[in-house]
Amino acid sequence: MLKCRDLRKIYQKKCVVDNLSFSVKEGEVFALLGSNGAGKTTTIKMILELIPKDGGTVKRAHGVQVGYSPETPYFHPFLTGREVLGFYGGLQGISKEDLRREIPELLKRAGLEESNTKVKHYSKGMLQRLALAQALLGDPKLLILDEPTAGLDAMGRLEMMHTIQALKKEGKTILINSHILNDIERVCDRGIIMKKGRLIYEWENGKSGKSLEEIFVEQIGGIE
Ligand SMILES: Nc1ncnc2c1ncn2[C@@H]1O[C@H](COP(=O)(O)OP(=O)(O)OP(=O)(O)O)[C@@H](O)[C@H]1O
Repeated sequence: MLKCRDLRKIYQKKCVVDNLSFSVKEGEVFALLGSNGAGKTTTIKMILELIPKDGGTVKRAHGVQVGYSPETPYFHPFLTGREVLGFYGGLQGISKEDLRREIPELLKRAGLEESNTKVKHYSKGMLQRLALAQALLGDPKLLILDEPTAGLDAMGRLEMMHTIQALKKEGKTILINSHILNDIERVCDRGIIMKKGRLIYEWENGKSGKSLEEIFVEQIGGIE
């Protein structure tokens, strides 16, 4: 579904993503792991072509659309969730007719269907759920979720994890970047641990007898 080969990014002469290669198979939930500054968000931005690469290739399966939920979602504060989805759907070129069908479904899935509240009054949980709904516009096969549980309380995180599990069951392929190893272990099939831009460990859920946290600490050498 997604193949990254020898990805490289240099910022101010510093190599922040260094010859990074990994593949995500169809139907998988795949994790990008690593300490702060390891290069995860930069990798995601290169996959999405939001920033230029300094080397390497990104290949997506033919015709596959991508939905993206950013690390810190920002929407126009004076719009309601419904209006935000209408705006982004329009930017994507989705027809008005399709949006009339899609938006209520997405709002329902995000638990925001009753809400005429403007985004400026949204809680963090509501914002993250709206960001996911936005990523699902147009029913993309591949989802890239950058820290989808950032700032959420325990219930919010649980709900987000259930949603991700449901999306996997529906056949979505999901690339997820998160620091919350328990969450990752709950929903992800495989992943990679990055350190200083490099791949240092390929993780497969349940393969070794160790928890992801144990593996992470072993590999990273404690939280940096
Ligand atoms: N626009 C930029 N200009 C210069 N340096 C940058 C830029 N964006 C990121 N970096 C640097 O690149 C490195 C990797 O950053 P990145 O945001 O990809 O890490 P991350 O693994 O996503 O971290 P976090 O978990 O904290 O979000 C860091 O050292 C960061 O300071």
